[in-house]
Amino acid sequence: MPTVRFQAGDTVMGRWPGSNLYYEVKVLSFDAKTLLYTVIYKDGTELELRDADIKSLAGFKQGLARSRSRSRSRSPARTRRSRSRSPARTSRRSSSRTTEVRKEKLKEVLEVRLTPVAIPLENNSSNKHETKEENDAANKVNEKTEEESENQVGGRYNLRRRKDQSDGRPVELVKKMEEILPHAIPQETRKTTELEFGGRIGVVFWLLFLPVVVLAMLILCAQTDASLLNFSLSPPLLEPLWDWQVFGIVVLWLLFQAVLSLLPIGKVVEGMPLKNGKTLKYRINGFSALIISALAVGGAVYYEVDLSYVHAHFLQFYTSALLLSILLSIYLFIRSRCASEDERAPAGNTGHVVYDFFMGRELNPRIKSFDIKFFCEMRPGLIGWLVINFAMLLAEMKHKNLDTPSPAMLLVNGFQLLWVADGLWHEEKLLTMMDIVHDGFGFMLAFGDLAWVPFTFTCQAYYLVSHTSDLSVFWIVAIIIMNVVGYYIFRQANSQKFAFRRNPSDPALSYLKTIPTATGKNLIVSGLWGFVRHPNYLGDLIMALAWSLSCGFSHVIPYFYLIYLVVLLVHRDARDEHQCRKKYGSAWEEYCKVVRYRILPGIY
Ligand SMILES: NC(=O)C1=CN([C@@H]2O[C@H](COP(=O)(O)OP(=O)(O)OC[C@H]3O[C@@H](n4cnc5c(N)ncnc54)[C@H](OP(=O)(O)O)[C@@H]3O)[C@@H](O)[C@H]2O)C=CC1
Ligand SMILES: CC(C)=CCC[C@@H](C)[C@H]1CC=C2C3=C(CC[C@@]21C)[C@@]1(C)CC[C@H](O)C(C)(C)[C@@H]1CC3
Repeated sequence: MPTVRFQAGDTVMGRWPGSNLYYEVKVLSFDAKTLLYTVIYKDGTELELRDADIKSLAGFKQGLARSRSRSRSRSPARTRRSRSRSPARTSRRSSSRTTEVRKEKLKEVLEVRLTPVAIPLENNSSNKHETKEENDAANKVNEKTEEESENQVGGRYNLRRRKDQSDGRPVELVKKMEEILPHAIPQETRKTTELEFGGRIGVVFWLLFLPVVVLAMLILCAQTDASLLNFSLSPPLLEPLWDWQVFGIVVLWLLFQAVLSLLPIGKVVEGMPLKNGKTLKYRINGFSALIISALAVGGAVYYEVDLSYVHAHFLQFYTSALLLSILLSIYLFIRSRCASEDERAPAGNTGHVVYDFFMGRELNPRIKSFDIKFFCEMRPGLIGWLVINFAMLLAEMKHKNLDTPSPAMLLVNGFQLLWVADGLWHEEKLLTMMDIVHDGFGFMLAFGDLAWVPFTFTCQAYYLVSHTSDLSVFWIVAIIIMNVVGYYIFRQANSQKFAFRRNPSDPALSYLKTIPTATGKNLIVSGLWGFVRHPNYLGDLIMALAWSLSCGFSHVIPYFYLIYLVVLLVHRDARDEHQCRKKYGSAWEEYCKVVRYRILPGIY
């Protein structure tokens, strides 16, 4: 006769299937045949658990206290050893696992992420968890149960439907799963209801407004008096909007970059798991493409190709890029009709043609191994931006009869070269960003990558060709310091988060304080991520300010990029906060309480 340790109505701690996380649950019944307890979580999810996966509240507290005291006396070397043993803690990318193993892993991740909205572990609910020791203690609790969890195989747990539902699925669970891993839910259960960018009317506005804004900005920038009051569409400016030769150059540039991206140099890495559990492979050779492009441009200058041609035909370059981005978007929209459910982006499949055209229906459109979105995001526009900057530098010298470029032009070129080179050096990290993982590839990104980036991000260099910015040595030094500080914050924050997400137990990151979340992931609450909730955005904005300040205060045009970035990052932050609140629930609230400001300390 089995011992029944718990009675119906008892509140106990139940382990969440597939994880080492324990939540407060209520015992509903015990089945003497299967030896399973039916328990209910706070959000109403019912599960059947083994006796070994249930602890009494008192026993759990004692175990926690014991593991805390053990963790204090444990040597760091031992901690490191035991941490690295856990398969869940090894880097996903660094390991060379087979697809089967990866699928298993994904299944496991899904299970862990299906965590209900529950009061997290006791050590998680108090403010004390902000200390490293507490955090370590939580790790020890998890370590203690690792062997047990290794013994758990499928069939031990049984997800049962709630009695009041007829579709056979626990509603809360499906809802939660949708929020955490939207790709994991079959399409018919998930309809995109939240329209972004002002919905169907909004995207019509953006479709027309964005191309016109760039055109207006370029026209304004070319005028000697670039003040808004002086804006005029005089014939000489609008006359040459199209040039076939320029169009040919833009097409050649795209082909050149495409060839570089296909060169068998650089490592091949796997992207994030897709809806179907598979991963796509990406060749990472962006930095090499930058070097080869620089050599090609250097060679062209050496053979006396006049790069100031780019400045003289800047409007035509823009219209060519605009046309190509429109053609690309149409191609993407048409081909997405053949894309399977698995290959579609949630946000761009609403059924509204214009909205879906703008947002993008297909997630990772590919021609064989050539990933069009990844290519467009990182290559032609970004590297093109640097080439345009350099062409503007030469144009400035030519137009102003200078032997050397102005200090302002040098600063702008240098700063932006650093930013782009940094992005290409860390190209692999883009694979985890929402643009690649979540957003479809439609007009917004196609236009953004091919037209917006190269023709608005270059506004400072373009402006400086026909305007002067006299900078004192003091200003130059101050601006350089500002850019260095911004870059440090931007890089540190991004690298720290990336490294932490890849391997949370990395000893090099053990100084970080974290908040555990119900999904099994932790949130960093110290260092830069404890300063504001988006330190990487802050760093980016400080750099953007340094770039604008290099052009003085005479006109608003050099501040165009800064204004864009503020709008984009504030919107992106709101989008991200919304997602994180849904994903992490009370842990995110906790994080927001500890780290009060989003981007600008004391202000926002
Ligand atoms: N110049 C430009 O045009 C643009 C530049 N950028 C730059 O790109 C970079 C990346 O930006 P973006 O992808 O938007 O956002 P982030 O790199 O900031 O990623 C946000 C995600 O980070 C995770 N996260 C948030 N807080 C924490 C925390 N405390 N601890 C651990 N993880 C946390 C969450 O994901 P999870 O928990 O699921 O891992 C969250 O969804 C930024 O530097 C930005 O400035 C971005 C857009 C445009
Ligand atoms: C108005 C409009 C059409 C906006 C489109 C926005 C896109 C241009 C940007 C959205 C996020 C971007 C990022 C980069 C380039 C611009 C876009 C695509 C980025 C790849 C540049 C290189 C950086 O190092 C980065 C990787 C941080 C960055 C990521 C976001």
